Amino acid sequence: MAYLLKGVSILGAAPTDLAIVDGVISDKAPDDAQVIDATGLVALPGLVDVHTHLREPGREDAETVETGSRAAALGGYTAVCSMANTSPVADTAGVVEQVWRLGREAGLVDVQPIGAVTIGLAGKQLAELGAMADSAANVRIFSDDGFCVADPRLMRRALEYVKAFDGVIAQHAEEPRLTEGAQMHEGEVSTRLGLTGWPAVAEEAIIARDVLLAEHVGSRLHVCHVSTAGSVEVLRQAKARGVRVTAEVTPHHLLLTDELAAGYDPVFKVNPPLRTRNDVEALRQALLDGVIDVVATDHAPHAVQDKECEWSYARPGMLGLETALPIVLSVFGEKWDLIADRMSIAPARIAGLTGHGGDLSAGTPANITLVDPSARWVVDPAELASRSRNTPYAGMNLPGRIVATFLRGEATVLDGKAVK
Ligand SMILES: NC(=O)N[C@@H](CC(=O)O)C(=O)O
Ligand SMILES: [Zn+2]
Ligand SMILES: [Zn+2]
Repeated sequence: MAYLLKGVSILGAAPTDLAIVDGVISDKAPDDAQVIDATGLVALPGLVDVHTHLREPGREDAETVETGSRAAALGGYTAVCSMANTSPVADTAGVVEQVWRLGREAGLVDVQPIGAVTIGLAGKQLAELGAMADSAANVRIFSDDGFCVADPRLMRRALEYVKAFDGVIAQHAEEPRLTEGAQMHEGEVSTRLGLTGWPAVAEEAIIARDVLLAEHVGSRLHVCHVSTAGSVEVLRQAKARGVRVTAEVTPHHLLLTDELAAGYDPVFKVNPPLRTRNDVEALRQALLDGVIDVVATDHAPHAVQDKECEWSYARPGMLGLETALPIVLSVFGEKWDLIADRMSIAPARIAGLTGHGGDLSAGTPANITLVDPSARWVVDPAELASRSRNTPYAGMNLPGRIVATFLRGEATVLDGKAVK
């Protein structure tokens, strides 16, 4: 199927026509192309998420590769990197290939598996990184996300190992000895509520250590879900010294604060925890400056029984795929070049996903997101495509509707609805 997007604004530029033919962007559409009136709509390179939890294998009651892929497509994504904390853990070539195949079968986004750094995420022995890299899944990002690779010697070995194939270690920066029993950000609010705190320094200390390790061995480090002003300063200094480090921030850390814990609604429980207004401001500035490279969702679906319970028993994590672009739009406004870079171009580069994060010029793969920036919508958890309901944005009125998403020229979303 060929498409002609009539009157579309590419990254906010003056309206033009954009044709999609045989999976690539073209100057000219054939006569039988399906015409889409794109007046007032903005085309972006398909969004890329370097941090998604799809829960399959093991917790298909919370999300599957297919339901998560559909949520991603509806959120404007054409590629997602799936985290390794499944059951079994994605720590072998067999498991990463299984996830990769399920993604291909669903056919809604490119699912790029992330491999575990250590066997069973236990932090004791390196997993078979080379075999995962050589597998059909072609793994390049490795992470024990959910847990920190706390042992500095193991972290050093992992960084050294992936250097051979230009891999990257994505660290969940949390010094476990400083967060034992932690329930929320350590600060005024935690003191008032009587909940055990997760101090900012638990994140900052690991990032400081890891940038030094990455510098020492000359390897690539990626820092997951940066959440504090202090972390931004550590990253700023490391980047100024030329350390090969990249970093992500989540939409929720760009918008929400620890005050939300006051209602004890576990939908706001997440790791790292929601921080203070000062941290939120520093994260926004860091994304603008480029000290933080990308927005990543950390889409973390959880079943009802794991979320709708007492705060201290609830699992940390919140949905993100279907609301990420609207949240970023509401925080930064229509800064399309910034949005395209931080949500598509830079994430595709970090993940090594050639074919994504393009410039929408003729001849490039037609991975495209079509957004209506003027349409507003109210988040209704029941209407989300994710199998889980744990969105922190329920009832919020957000700008920006994803009208269509194209994966290599095939529509995965049309008229705001998933095609399959
Ligand atoms: N972010 C979270 O609070 N939870 C994530 C794990 C993680 O990203 O650390 C999950 O898998 O549920
Ligand atoms: Zn994490
Ligand atoms: Zn995560």
